[in-house]
Amino acid sequence: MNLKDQVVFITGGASGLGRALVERFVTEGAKVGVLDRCEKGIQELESMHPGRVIGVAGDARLLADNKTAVQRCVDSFGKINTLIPNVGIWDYNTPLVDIPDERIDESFDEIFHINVKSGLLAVKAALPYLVSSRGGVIFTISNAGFYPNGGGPLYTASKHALIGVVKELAYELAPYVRVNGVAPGGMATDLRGPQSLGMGDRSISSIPLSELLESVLPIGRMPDVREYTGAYVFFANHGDAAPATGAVLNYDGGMGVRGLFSAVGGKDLEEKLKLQK
Ligand SMILES: NC(=O)c1ccc[n+]([C@@H]2O[C@H](COP(=O)([O-])OP(=O)(O)OC[C@H]3O[C@@H](n4cnc5c(N)ncnc54)[C@H](O)[C@@H]3O)[C@@H](O)[C@H]2O)c1
Repeated sequence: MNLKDQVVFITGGASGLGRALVERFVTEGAKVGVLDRCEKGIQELESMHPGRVIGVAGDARLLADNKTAVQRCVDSFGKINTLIPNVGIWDYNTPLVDIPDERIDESFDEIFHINVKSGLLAVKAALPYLVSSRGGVIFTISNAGFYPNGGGPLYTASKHALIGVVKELAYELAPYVRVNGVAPGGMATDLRGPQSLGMGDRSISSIPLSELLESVLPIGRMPDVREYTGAYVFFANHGDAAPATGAVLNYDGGMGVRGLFSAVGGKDLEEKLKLQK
């Protein structure tokens, strides 16, 4: 229980990574506020963790909804130590050439609104409380914040933009608030696509992601969503992570260290070291 007496506020906490983060922070002893557009998910979380999780069903794209949810969290738990802007949608790797002319404005705006602007709005809403608590912000980024082909140009640009947001806010909010990011890789969640490209009901769970990642990741498998949560606990722990601000942790199974000819360089290590039984 590293985070006893801490309060964490998470956007997109009703599903996928956000939901795993809610569960993990509760296990770590924290109290958790959530903003998510899924009312059913919010109700489930509140009834599973009475007095430990409270939420507001609302749209992370609106400053007013961010403010309402932040206020509910502070009214219930008295403060916010860590903010995690986590909502996001994916573009299903749609290349520029395949985005119809009449959809490009709308799809760019939709992805940037949800993936980038909502993060700024969450910080704006929580800022007085974060400064008061000398707290921190942890953005959910993606391998697409560093490398191509984890999305199309809209998603990749939005996640690169978030890295800029981390750096700028780490500067602007210093010395009171630390601002960092975690860049997870692929995981089996319910990640949706843009409505403007007709992908609002498409879920990443419809893709055989686990099989696809097995051969391309140096760690040799797709991590379970819960395995990503430890990085957030690290950054939220103001004792252990006190020097960290403006940092983004690559937490993607090793995408940046894949070899040219095979993803994994050490397959025969046990044999060479005579470690096999
Ligand atoms: N799934 C992956 O492979 C993967 C990989 C790298 C990064 N990510 C990032 O992880 C984050 C979480 O995504 P996930 O994979 O857990 O997806 P998810 O769809 O399972 O969870 C996202 C949550 O955000 C909520 N949400 C979306 N738009 C919202 C809005 N406008 N207002 C309020 N709530 C909204 C959804 O209701 C949902 O509960 C995203 O930022 C995503 O880009 C995902």
